[in-house]
Amino acid sequence: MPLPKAELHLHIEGTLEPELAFALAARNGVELPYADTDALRTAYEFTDLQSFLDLYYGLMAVLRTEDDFADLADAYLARAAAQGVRHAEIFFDPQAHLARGVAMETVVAGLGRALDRSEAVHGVSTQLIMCFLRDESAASALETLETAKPYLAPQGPIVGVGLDSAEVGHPPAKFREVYEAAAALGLRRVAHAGEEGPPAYITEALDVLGAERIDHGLRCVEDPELVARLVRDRVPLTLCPLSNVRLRAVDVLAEHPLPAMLDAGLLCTVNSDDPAYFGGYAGDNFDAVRVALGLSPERLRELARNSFLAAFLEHDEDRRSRYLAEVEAYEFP
Ligand code: HPA
Ligand SMILES: [Zn+2]
Repeated sequence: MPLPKAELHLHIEGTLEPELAFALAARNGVELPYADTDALRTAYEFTDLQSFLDLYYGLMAVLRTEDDFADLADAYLARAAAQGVRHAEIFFDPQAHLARGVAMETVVAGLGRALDRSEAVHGVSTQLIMCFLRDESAASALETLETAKPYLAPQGPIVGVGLDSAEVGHPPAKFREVYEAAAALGLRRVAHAGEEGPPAYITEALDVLGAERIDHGLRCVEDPELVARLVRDRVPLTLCPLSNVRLRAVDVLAEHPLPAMLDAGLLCTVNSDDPAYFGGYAGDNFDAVRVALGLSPERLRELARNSFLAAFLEHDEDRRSRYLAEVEAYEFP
């Protein structure tokens, strides 16, 4: 039995496995510029975030109908459950679909269908977080929030907003207004920061956007004052170790700063980001850091505990307590 954990940094579009991409392409009459799944996999030679994003946005062309989004989410939830994920807070990129003529209703209804039955079918509780593309305009983000209004919690599945895509040159402050509007609507706030961008972007995400968790946040280690603040305020970081290797944020996994970050007292979590592209789901990321960094069972338990402490479960503290009890009771093989 795998260690129970929450997944807090997962882009649903990044769970599109080559086999499903080809199946959906056939179903929708979409031509892919790859001969087969092997040819597609060999294209996964990323040199940085942008080279990944180019392929990732291109492959989304196969996602067209409500069924496509339901099948995508269902496949992810099955894989996540098999790796011990008990709770998932799932990102999606509405602008990437709206720009292709796919309606918000199609995306959210499809994802929502899979999420609604996830607990019964997979034993995984879920929430949805809508990310704004930071290389698009602030006006576009505001328009997207407006379009999403019928789908926001409590009547809909969207509980929060996030910020993703090309980081450098798009500092968080660009999105001050839309984050203020999101807060006024009662939405939770997270933001990618400090993946490729400088530590100052992390500070700005906290100060200007009111981010409650930082996605990645890896480069905080370059700023001791920022680390002290993140420790003091218990700001969760959603780290994605296999992603960091594939996008060259770190050279090799054995040099990942995760152990030092835990030693410093940071509230680190381990997540998969875009598992179909980066070589593994949540449990694979845990296994990879255990092997490469020699993490002890108690360190792994700390990471699992952190994932539930950092989850947006304030509306259901009984559930959080049950999950935390599962972590404490877990017996490592
Ligand atoms: O790791 C990421 N960083 C920024 N944007 C993204 N969109 C999907 N994955 C990522
Ligand atoms: Zn991400």
